[in-house]
Amino acid sequence: MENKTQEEASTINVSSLACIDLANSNLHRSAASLKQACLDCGFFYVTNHGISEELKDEAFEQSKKFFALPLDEKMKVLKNEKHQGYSPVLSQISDNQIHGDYKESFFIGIEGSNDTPFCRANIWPNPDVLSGWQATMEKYHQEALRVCKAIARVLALALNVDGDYFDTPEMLGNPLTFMRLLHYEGMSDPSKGIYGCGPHSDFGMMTLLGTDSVMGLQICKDRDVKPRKWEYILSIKGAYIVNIGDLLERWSNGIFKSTLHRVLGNGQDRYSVSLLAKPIRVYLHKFFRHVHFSVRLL
Ligand SMILES: O=C(O)CCC(=O)C(=O)O
Ligand SMILES: [Fe+2]
Repeated sequence: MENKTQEEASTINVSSLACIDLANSNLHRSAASLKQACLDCGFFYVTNHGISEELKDEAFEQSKKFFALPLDEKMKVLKNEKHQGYSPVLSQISDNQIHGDYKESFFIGIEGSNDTPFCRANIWPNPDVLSGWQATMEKYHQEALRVCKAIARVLALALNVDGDYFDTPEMLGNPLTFMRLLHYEGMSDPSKGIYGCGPHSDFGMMTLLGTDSVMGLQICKDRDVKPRKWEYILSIKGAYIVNIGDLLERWSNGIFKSTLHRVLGNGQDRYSVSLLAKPIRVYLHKFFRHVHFSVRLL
């Protein structure tokens, strides 16, 4: 649990992040900005990603419709042992937290056979209750993954490896993905350990995050400085927020940052949709052989 300091109570700090334009033809300039963002905090915006506002709005509308259903209807799609499906408020708790998160979520994984770790048929709400829901989410998932792969091409250049390095089936060609619809509610109080989402870093390679305009997401650039200094990340219309996960931090020998972040509820409902992408297995040695040396020279 963290102590609320005077500073935290009275100041709203907003982080200014780099913005990577995915339509920029000067890939090397984009790679240089991305590299700087990854060295600094591992959070950045992407624009010109090709996901239409209509599709994003549709995914958010469908997500709101799901969370607005009566609890007994949502409990019909309660998460399975692979965590696909619905998780109610307070059911998720990060390390070192006393209370669960004041959020409910719906997790859509990658479709696959039951014997593949993490992969099995997804759970979907009843189409008679929410028509078109599955089709919207599948379309959004596909588009969000396409954007992650486009970012990975710039990331490869930032790491001094071939641009298509992450395209192979063992990297992001045939990835594991974790798409989560999130709904936050209530008022957080960090001094009491009450959060929309407790402090954590993401475990994957990268996370593509779409949020509504309600403030809530904060990052802490240096987890070792006490008291911790938190900065809000604002949502920008037309842009997605992207953050680097623990896997990439490990791969880069700690040089690229997987930064601690959390969500504070301010009493308003807040919705977001995230897609975390990672290779199915971790090819640490293979990666190190190519990348370790060039990253150390940064
Ligand atoms: O909803 C947000 O703004 C952040 C969500 C998040 O950090 C996560 O899903 O890992
Ligand atoms: Fe996260």
